[in-house]
Amino acid sequence: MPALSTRAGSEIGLYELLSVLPSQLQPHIERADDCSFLHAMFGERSLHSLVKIHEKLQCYEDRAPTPVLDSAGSLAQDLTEELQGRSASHEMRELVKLLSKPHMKSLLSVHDTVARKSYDPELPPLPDDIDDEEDSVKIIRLVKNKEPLGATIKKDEHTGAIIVARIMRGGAADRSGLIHVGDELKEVNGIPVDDKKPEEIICILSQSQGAITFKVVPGIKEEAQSKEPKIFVKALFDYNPAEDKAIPCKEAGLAFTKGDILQVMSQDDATWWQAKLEGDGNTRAGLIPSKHFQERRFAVWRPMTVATLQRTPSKRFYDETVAWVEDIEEDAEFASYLSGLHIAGLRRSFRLSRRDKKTNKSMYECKRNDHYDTADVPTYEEVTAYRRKHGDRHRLVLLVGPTGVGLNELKRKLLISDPQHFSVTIPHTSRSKRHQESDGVEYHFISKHLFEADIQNSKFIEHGEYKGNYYGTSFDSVRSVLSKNKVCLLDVQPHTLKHLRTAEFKPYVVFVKPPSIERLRETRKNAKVISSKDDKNSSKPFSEEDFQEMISAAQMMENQYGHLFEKVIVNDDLTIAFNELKQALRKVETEAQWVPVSWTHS
Ligand SMILES: Nc1ncnc2c1ncn2[C@@H]1O[C@H](COP(=O)(O)OP(=O)(O)OP(=O)(O)O)[C@@H](O)[C@H]1O
Repeated sequence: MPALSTRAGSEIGLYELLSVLPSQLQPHIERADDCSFLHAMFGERSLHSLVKIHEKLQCYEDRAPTPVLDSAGSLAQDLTEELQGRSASHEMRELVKLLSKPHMKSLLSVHDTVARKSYDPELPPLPDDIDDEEDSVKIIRLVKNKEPLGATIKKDEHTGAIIVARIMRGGAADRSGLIHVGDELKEVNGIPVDDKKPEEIICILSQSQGAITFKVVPGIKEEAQSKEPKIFVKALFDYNPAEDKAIPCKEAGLAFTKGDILQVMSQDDATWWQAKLEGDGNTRAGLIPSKHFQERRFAVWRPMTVATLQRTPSKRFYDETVAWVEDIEEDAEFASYLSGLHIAGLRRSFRLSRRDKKTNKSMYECKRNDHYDTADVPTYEEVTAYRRKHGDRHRLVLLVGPTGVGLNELKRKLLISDPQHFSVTIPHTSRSKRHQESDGVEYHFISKHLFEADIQNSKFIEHGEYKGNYYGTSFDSVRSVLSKNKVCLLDVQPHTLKHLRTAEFKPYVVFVKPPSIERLRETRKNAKVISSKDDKNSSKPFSEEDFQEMISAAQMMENQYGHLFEKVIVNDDLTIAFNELKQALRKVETEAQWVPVSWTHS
């Protein structure tokens, strides 16, 4: 077989191109089936003959010959008749024989058609007595390969007719443009389907290969040719159609996991949308439960889930019994790493210890309705691609994770790595200023009265009380960091996320997760955790109970707030976790991200 490159210098004919195509395409074809299909198609004799004719005709293209006459066929006929009556020479007899050959007659007929430029087929005239009531029937021929047709059918409950229920966007049926929702299926490959159940028809279809002929009565309402919609949603739950009893056709379903971006192709059906996975090469849409339908299902499932969670022992202490811990010792330790940098926002004050259930009781305020809101049913969130423009404020970086997992450590490493770029907030307190402290450096010192007024006015993201004094992180302290064109790092309790997920802050939420308990034991051998047990907030080595609580609290957070996390980092090896975080934050600044649509509306 000639290779394309061996004919350098001369023009490569279409015919030769055809013969080398299969071998040239081979490296790009994965499936053996596709490969043999291409070989068969390009090797087809009639195709080669056509190409040969095409090549020959091309020689005449430049000369643009015009037909001498457009009735060569009848001229040949007349000539034959005239010559037949005579006692003719050998040459004449040969000419008569030649002109009588069917191939010659066909050739001359084609010549005349081309010369007359009358290419449209002649249709028989419409009969005068057409019954307006009679259904017009369409015969459709589709060539089916291994790909499913991308259509579902149902039996009309009243008429018993088999109706096309849905056409999957981008599927074979959709691409053909010939079958529409509402069409009534009469026959498949000559087999009448009126008396068949949809499952039986599906069986006939799945067993058919190659050309399939459908006889359909077009639906009254032609499906509106809508343009491909550009609605993108972020999936806030995992979905597996194989496990969904409600889906009308499991094979047509699209599986996805929490955080996947889906392009919704059709919302015509109130219960089952059609969607594609963004970035996936597949052009065919699959069925996914609609937002409304999924919300209704979650509403039924939720009470059971919550009941299960509440039986989990550590749940009682999660979010509720949290304590304010002000750790001077730790501040001093951080200061030695960060000389010249004021790092009040780094103190453990906002990472609220949940270890000592006796002493933690009264310390931290969080409104009951700030807990996981059972009305917020995580299904889909409409998103759009957002890229931070030069000069725009940075996205707020929120770190979430169970106590002791290493949020501070990661925050501290980021600050050290680039103190000009990263920063933390300065908290407020109502306690009196110590002599070595300055207002607006370690804390913003305000009166108890003002603090209470600010609480009333919802100025705080989080606030708590410790030894009769208030402490809190205000929204304005975040604004202050962002206005300096710095990346603000903030670790928060996950229930505050919903107050921070605004167009103003466009938060990027990183969940820091503990590794397995075995790895915690290994990696945290020399680590210290703050204990509020004796009310002195001293550091102590991690206990087995600390590890277990860390893991179960992480699990709880992921279950309840996982849909809000944009990045999950397992803090196993600290250096690896830090590099992963740094890389993720770099991407946030330089690459487009999917964010809720509402964040980009001005
Ligand atoms: N990957 C790691 N390997 C070993 N030690 C770690 C790792 N990550 C954090 N640590 C250590 O674990 C201890 C607790 O970390 P850190 O204070 O950062 O946790 P935290 O999430 O801020 O906890 P809290 O909310 O209780 O303040 C520290 O001594 C820290 O150095």
